[in-house]
Amino acid sequence: MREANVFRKNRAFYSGVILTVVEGLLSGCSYLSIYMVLSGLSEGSLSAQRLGLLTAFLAGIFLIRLVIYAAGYTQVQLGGAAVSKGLRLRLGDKLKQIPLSRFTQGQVGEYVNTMTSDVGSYEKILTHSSGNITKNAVLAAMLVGFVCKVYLPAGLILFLVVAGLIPNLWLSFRVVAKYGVAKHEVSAETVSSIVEYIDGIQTFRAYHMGGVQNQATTEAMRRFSRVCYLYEAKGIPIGFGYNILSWCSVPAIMALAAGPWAAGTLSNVDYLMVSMLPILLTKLTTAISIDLFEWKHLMVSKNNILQVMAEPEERGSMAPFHPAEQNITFRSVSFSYVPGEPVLKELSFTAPAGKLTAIVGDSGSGKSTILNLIAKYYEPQSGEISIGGQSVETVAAERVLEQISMVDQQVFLFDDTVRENIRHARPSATDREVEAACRAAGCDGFIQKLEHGYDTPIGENGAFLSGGERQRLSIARAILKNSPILLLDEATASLDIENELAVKRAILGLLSERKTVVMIAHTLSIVRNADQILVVADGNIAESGTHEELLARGGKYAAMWAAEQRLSN
Ligand SMILES: Nc1ncnc2c1ncn2[C@@H]1O[C@H](COP(=O)(O)OP(=O)(O)OP(=O)(O)O)[C@@H](O)[C@H]1O
Repeated sequence: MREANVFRKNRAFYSGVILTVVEGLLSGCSYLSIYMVLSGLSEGSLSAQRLGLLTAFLAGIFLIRLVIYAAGYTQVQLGGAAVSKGLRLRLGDKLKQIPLSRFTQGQVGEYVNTMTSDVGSYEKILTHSSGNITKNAVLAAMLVGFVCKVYLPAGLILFLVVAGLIPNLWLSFRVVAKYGVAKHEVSAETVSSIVEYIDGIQTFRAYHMGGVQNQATTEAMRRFSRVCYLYEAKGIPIGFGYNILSWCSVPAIMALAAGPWAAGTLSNVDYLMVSMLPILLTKLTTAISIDLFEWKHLMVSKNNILQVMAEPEERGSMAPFHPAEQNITFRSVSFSYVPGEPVLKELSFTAPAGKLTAIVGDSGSGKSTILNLIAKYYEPQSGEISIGGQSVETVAAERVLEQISMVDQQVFLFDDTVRENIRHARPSATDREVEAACRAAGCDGFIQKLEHGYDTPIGENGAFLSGGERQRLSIARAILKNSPILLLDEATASLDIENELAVKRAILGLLSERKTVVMIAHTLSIVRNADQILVVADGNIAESGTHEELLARGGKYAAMWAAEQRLSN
């Protein structure tokens, strides 16, 4: 993605900067009129009428500046906010294209940091620093030019003060390069740690690991405060040193200009001006150096945004993908999340179209991984996955997912009403269709009992609902989406008996639709009637067949079945 596209400024922003510069120029005119008043007073040529005119001019300039300042400030704020909104939307789109395998705990912190803090910092450059730097630079140039005209040696000293900004900034930028980048990295770690802390707040509380006892979060914050301290401690002396040197220009010019003043070649007013204006210039250059220091730091944020934008995207064609048949085939598929730790090893099977294939196996044997690969959440390292005989390797994940409804253990619900949460599955669905899907999923009953029925907000990630209710809502979504392939992770183990039965009933309703279903079963009773049962062990298919065939075989499945029967009796 080209930088120009991502950071493109808008007209509001540019007009705001121009207005800020105009306001700066006008403030220079105020000093000019004061100079004229002082000259008139000193030469005795100032009439009451001229004084009135100059005062009116000063007041007029002040009012115009006020209006221009307000307009410029508003425009810059609006322009900057629009640019950062665009940036966040672009980043949001980009995140959708990044392979899921990139979303590790640490990386999530980086992304959160970029979407919030980096974009916020970049917005700050636009809304605060850019206008101020331009305005102060223009004012400083006017001021040096004016002093040069009045008394050239003083002007040259002021020119040196401005030139002193170069080594000052060079040193400051070195600090930013070293500590600013480190600050960003530690900040991302801190965000990750805080996200983890908030996500796991229940567990932390249960094990009394909150507050300072949470080592990881506390350590991350300690590192962050240390790097912030170093950043300021190394940066401040540079600015402070420059400040002292630039302030030295004031007595130096006073001493230098004293000679020509005593000789009568420099008027009283000119002496006053060349002695006072350096004070103003020093303030301007200090402001410029602080803003540029910030600017450079905020460029670190800009680089981080560009880095996210440059991340490799998922491969695959966005051309429509409508295989005639919906059978799913794995051919010698190998996959590992972590290099060198294979989860699936040359695994092969076919889930026939319109049939129910159940996957069973020990915890951690790779069942969910199989579903994740079908949905293209991850790409296999070798082998081929095909749907209807067509390899999905060259098809975009979005296109593959159009063919799939997925009900997995981690139900994600938006902070919205029940109705809108279901409708996400098919945005064009009518209210009636949403409600029909909920009836089929067995959740109509509890929804009707909510305060506003289908229009009840369910809180962040459905926090106001029970585990079983959340599961049934996700089944309703799958019913509404009505895709030809259904991937199902039966997760009833953690539910109470009533919810478990309700979810199982909803699942059986889904299965009756005779789609191509691949279902992970944690309880074997639910898959007795599956057309095919795959037993996954050690990254491969250890056994496959119908319930009866596998029992007759007397292998792993038969042992699992016997164990479950013992438990339920
Ligand atoms: N995102 C991940 N990063 C690294 N390793 C992972 C990741 N997800 C799963 N694993 C590992 O891959 C292996 C298979 O995990 P998977 O979730 O597929 O097992 P499963 O059979 O579905 O387990 P369960 O029945 O407990 O849900 C496990 O060893 C697990 O620790």
